[in-house]
Amino acid sequence: MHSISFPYSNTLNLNHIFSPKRVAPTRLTVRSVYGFEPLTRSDWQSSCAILTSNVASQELNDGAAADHVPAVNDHKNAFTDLKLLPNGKLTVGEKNDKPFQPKPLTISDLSPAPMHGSQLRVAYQGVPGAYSEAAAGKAYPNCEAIPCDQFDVAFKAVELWIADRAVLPVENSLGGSIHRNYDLLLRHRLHIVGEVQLPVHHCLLALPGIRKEYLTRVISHPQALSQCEHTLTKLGLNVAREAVDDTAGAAEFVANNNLRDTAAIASARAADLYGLNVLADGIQDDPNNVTRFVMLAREPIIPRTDRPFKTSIVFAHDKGTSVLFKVLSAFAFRNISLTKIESRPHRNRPIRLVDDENVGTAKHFEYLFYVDFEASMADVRAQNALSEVQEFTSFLRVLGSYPMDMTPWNPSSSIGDHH
Ligand SMILES: O=C(O)C(=O)C[C@]1(C(=O)O)C=C[C@@H](O)C=C1
Repeated sequence: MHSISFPYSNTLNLNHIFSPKRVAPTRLTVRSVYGFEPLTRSDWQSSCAILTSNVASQELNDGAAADHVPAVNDHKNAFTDLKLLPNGKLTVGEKNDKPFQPKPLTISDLSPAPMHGSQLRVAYQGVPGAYSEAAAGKAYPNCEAIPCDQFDVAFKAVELWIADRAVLPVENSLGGSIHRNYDLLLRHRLHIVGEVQLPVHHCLLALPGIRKEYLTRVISHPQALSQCEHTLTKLGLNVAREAVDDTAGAAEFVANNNLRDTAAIASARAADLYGLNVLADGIQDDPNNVTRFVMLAREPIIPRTDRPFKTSIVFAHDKGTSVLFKVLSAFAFRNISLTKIESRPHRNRPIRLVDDENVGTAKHFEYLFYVDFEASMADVRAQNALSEVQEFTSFLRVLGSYPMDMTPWNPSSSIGDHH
């Protein structure tokens, strides 16, 4: 499967964020956004908000790990080059423009619950009609959704105050984890402040007058292709399947290029927006197809105990035996349920070599583990569990403690639904 690239007209992209007008573009420097020094035990007794901001400031000052993870630290330059239009769209300023000033925090920045959604600027990846746009609308009703061409542009848009929040997919019930966003959560300093689950109802879209028999190709986001894999085969569409950046972008591409041999998998809203016909409706392999998105902000929220909360952490384990078992038992012994565990390659230390004189050198792969558990950081059980986890880990970071999405399950309420 290969990727088709095509220009987005109204989406934020890296060129918008980092001035393309410089004659010799300065390359961004590499800087660590996370350290490997665990905090002291007493720090873990305080709230998630305090914890996470401690970590952030420690990381900011931690030059020692500077070559660990590439991230943007050229914010000052970016600020002076940016100009924000009133509609929230980004444009590139001239050198002598007034420098872009970050806004001071307001109370709504600290309380990112949906009721504060009015005209919040929310970055998402894709173009209008993408499921991520719908997720942004579900998370923050009445928000101004800002399309971005890549996930890391959405992260940067929030970091640079171009957007107030980002809403990004992390996992799908059929396709599994969206690994890129797990990796980006570590490279950036944003906090998870909420989650939203969106039933995803896919349609097969083509130009008006086109029938299934004419098709030689189906294009969509790789997750959408994998969510519809079996249904496409059942429909007799054993044609080329090609990945593009997002579902609605695929629909726009078919429409803009008048492609008579190509269909897109996208939402019914994308069909309306880009003037395509729905050839088949509900083509996801499971009717209960759902994608989980996280809401990201510059500041964490204050964790509470008066409603169900989830906490997301990431850790790297130290040497020793049964470390993962010990870490996970810290939650089990306190009756804290884990809802998700994900491992990703530890890019800064991908391999551990263990020499054995007689046999040779064993190579172990090193991992970062992402765990979600059902407790608030305001809950003493979670604080104690993390104190214990810290003893077995070389690195631990709380990505966020946030209200669980408790909306009643109703798959047919998806924005992708054609009816
Ligand atoms: O392409 C889109 O419409 C998206 O919003 C992205 C995305 C994803 O990354 O998983 C979101 C929901 C669906 O699972 C399919 C694609």
